[in-house]
Amino acid sequence: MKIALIAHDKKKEALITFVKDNIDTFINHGLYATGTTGKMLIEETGLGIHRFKSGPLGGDQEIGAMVANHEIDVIIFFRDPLTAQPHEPDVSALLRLSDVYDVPLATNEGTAGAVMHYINMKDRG
Ligand SMILES: O=C(CO)COP(=O)(O)O
Repeated sequence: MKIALIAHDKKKEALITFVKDNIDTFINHGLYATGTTGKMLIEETGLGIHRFKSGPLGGDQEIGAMVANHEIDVIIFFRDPLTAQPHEPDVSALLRLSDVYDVPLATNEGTAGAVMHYINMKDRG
């Protein structure tokens, strides 16, 4: 599967922990991330991850373009619901495209845990 990983700044540590906790699954999939999230994940986990631009500089839109081209299967996007984002329209656009193309998108750790079960189930065939 092709999995996109994104986290707003205050959620990056939580995403890193989540990825480390599920590294046996993530290592078997194609991974994509926005710029800073990807940089931190690569440094902290050693996983191979394709990095796009930073979110505020267009990274969410680049991942949205992949969704529109059927090139992303799952999005894990730890959003910060308490901090205004300068690129909120881009964030909304990505959420919208995930609905247009019916791509599972987890915006918090609870849903991401459920999505991992889904991925592991698919992996088992
Ligand atoms: O802002 C983001 C998502 O909206 C994430 O971007 P970075 O991974 O570059 O911080």
